[in-house]
Amino acid sequence: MNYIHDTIAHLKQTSPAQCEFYQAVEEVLESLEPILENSADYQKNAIIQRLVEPERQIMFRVPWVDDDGNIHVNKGYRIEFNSSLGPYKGGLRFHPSVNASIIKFLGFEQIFKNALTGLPIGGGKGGANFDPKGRSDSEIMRFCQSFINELYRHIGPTTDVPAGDIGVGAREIGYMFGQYKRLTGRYDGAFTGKSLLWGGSLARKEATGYGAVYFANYMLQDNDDSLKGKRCLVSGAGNVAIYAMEKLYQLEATPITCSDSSGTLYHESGIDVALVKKLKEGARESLAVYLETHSDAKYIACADYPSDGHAVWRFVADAAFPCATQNELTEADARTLISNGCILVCEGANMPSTKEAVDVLLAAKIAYGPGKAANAGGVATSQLEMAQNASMQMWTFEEVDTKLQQIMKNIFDTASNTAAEFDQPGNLVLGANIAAFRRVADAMIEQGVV
Ligand SMILES: NC(=O)C1=CN([C@@H]2O[C@H](COP(=O)(O)OP(=O)(O)OC[C@H]3O[C@@H](n4cnc5c(N)ncnc54)[C@H](O)[C@@H]3O)[C@@H](O)[C@H]2O)C=CC1
Ligand SMILES: O=C(O)CCC(=O)C(=O)O
Repeated sequence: MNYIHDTIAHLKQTSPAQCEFYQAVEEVLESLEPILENSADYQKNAIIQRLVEPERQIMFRVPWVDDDGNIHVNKGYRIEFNSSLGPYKGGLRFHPSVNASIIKFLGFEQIFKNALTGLPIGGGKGGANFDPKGRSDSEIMRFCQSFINELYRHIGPTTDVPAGDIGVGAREIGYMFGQYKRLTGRYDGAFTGKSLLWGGSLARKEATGYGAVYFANYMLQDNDDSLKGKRCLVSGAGNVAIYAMEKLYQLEATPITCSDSSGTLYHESGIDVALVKKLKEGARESLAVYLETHSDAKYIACADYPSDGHAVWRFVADAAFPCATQNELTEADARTLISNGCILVCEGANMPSTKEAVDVLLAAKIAYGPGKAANAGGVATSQLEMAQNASMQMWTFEEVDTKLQQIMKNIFDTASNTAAEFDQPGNLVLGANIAAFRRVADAMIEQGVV
């Protein structure tokens, strides 16, 4: 275990104050113990030391003008973490909490997630500490254009292909692509998550949420069970949460909660997903407005959350789908879920469970699908979008969805078989980390010290 301590100590010295990044690295390194112990090759090639240092970190100024003529300056980032398996691939996050630590943890996770898909994509991530909340369409457009005024020179269909994440959806991708096209004179697949009118893929919008629910069902089927009839807790009310809830209904399960940054919605008879979609994808309103249509639902404002966790996880249910943000499910939440009889936690978000929560879930031996495996359907479908762009084709929704289901099944089987190979059956954290690491590390060795 010395290498974990040494690596984290080195990171603390060379990349100070990046606690989310250390958390992501530590989780992966802990899983790798059984494989690193027996491989002189990985040690001789300094794979860990090379893996934790991004190939390139781009940080830049994003100046923009608001509707009243005031000038603002934000920080922009793109971390090109690892290209051993293909062009850097990963989303852009616009949220006031964005900093180097957040983007590095996301980029690091993306390396392994992308490896698990079995597709030729490397890992990267980017974003800005910009708060889109309350901004007009014109302000969003000017911000996106300014962001691309710098980023355009670093991206392209065979180098680095950004997509959406928190605060970045089809509207923002449209404005960024428009500016990329204007600056480069190229009409190519430098972004995914594009509009269906001009190069997007059917089922990309749905893919992360649908994929996480497929993954959950594969976990349950492995125990001769399924999602049918299960009551489910979902957090978030954005892209991932909405399509996770939609797929849960299609598989005859019932989502009874969702949440946004102001509070948690609980609807005993089941969340009205069409209404949430209308509120969030259309008018961009608070979930509190839901009560105007459904007076039997409850809305718990953030100020009334338990001090040691999140309101969502305190409701009694069979399964939990964290789909909002990192570290949103605490140790206390994990304990509550288990004592309330929850048998499955499947992560739509990236690193939504704290390290202590993960330890509780693994110790309880419930079905636990870590984010880098369970939410890989989004980036996998982005790669399908790249394949369609490169071949100038557009596949049907059914074709893309069938491929997505197959990819999620392969990821589940790979993680599950690898966990069994290392004598920890059911531990998908260990299985996913080792399987992904082997693919990336072996590619790095074959490509030499670069
Ligand atoms: N969009 C995608 O294809 C993928 C997204 N993810 C992850 O899924 C999660 C959700 O992303 P999206 O649904 O795309 O974003 P989104 O912007 O569409 O929705 C995010 C949701 O989470 C809530 N949220 C965000 N930050 C919060 C905070 N600090 N506290 C409480 N609530 C907060 C927002 O209110 C919103 O309801 C993120 O962790 C993201 O990294 C993972 C894989 C792919
Ligand atoms: O579709 C993509 O390229 C990015 C998806 C993403 O950001 C993620 O998997 O966290």
